[in-house]
Amino acid sequence: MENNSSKDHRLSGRLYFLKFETSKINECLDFISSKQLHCRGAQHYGFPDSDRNTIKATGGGAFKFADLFKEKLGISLDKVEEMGSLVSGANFLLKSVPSEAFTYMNGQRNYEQIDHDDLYPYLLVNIGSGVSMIKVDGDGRYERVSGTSVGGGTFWGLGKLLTKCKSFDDLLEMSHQGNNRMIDMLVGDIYGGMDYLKIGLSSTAIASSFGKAVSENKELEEYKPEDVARSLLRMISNNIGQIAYLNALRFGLKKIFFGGFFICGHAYTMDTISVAVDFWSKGEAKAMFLRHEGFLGALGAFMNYQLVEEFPYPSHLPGDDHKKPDKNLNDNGIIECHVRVSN
Ligand SMILES: Nc1ncnc2c1ncn2[C@@H]1O[C@H](COP(=O)(O)OP(=O)(O)OP(=O)(O)O)[C@@H](O)[C@H]1O
Ligand SMILES: CC(C)(CO)[C@@H](O)C(=O)NCCC(=O)O
Repeated sequence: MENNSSKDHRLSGRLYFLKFETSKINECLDFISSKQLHCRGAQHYGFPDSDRNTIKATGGGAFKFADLFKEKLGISLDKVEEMGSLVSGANFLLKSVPSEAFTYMNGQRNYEQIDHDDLYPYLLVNIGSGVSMIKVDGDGRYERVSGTSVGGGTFWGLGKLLTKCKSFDDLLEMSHQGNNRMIDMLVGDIYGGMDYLKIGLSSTAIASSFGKAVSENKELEEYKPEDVARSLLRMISNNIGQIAYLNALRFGLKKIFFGGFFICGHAYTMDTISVAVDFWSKGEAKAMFLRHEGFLGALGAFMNYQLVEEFPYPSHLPGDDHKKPDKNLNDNGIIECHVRVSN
């Protein structure tokens, strides 16, 4: 965080977010080292000596890479619990960052005005490698109510094996070009082109993901990788949307916020999740997405410093038309921020 603060540890500046794949951890360490990021912050603001060589970190990486950080950069990772960090990060974004949450339907983002008095309870669905579903009742009040191992890692892992793609972005791009009907079995394939309206299924609904591969007697190479990628993305997004909705129903939650890097602003992923929630809830619940979806844990760990106040910009800006993000925010993940830190 850049600083233009006075002595009482009032920090103003920008939060910048960067991501590195786990396999590129050394690139991450080199980056921190080249920018001397580990030498800023606590050192300058009169923090106790014990805090000077410590940074907050969360998730599995805070455990897995603790020794590496110590060895390469000489800093200790102060581990902040993962679910609590996700919740603090989400609460911060929802309460303090204007135009953070949006619904996605028919290719369009509609930014939501979040009413602070009516935020809780909500379901937070974090789609990383695996998926955690957390019922949030307030600041620091939450329970992880469900999860599924069929998540972003499943999409990336199966996609890599089935399409031989080299990067996650290639896989996503492929899914964008593909047609899932080439490999998914639709209701119409089973019912001779007819809808099955008595149970609410149109002929174009997926009856069985990847089901066509059973009867077609084709080898994997005979399917277009784009179509495989599309079916895979739809299968996983649909499944997560459905489990999320069932958990929302279980606890009577009307709002479901989706975060985690799996989404990474990808239109088709958000569309599929939105349609799944809409379909299963018969329009009762809505899927909402977050502009800083992949950084909830990091933000929450940052909040774990003794921040006594945070107020990026007023949430209710006059003239905000709820369709566009606020002009003070740009889409590369920077948040303008003022915080007061106590030590
Ligand atoms: N450029 C990318 N490279 C690799 N994966 C990406 C990329 N962009 C998005 N993803 C998706 O993000 C997922 C990882 O998300 P994230 O970093 O939020 O989770 P994680 O912290 O590794 O997992 P967990 O929350 O289960 O601990 C990958 O499995 C993949 O589906
Ligand atoms: C194990 C974690 C919490 C690590 O972030 C995540 O990958 C996850 O929620 N996986 C799903 C595990 C399950 O609930 O089946």
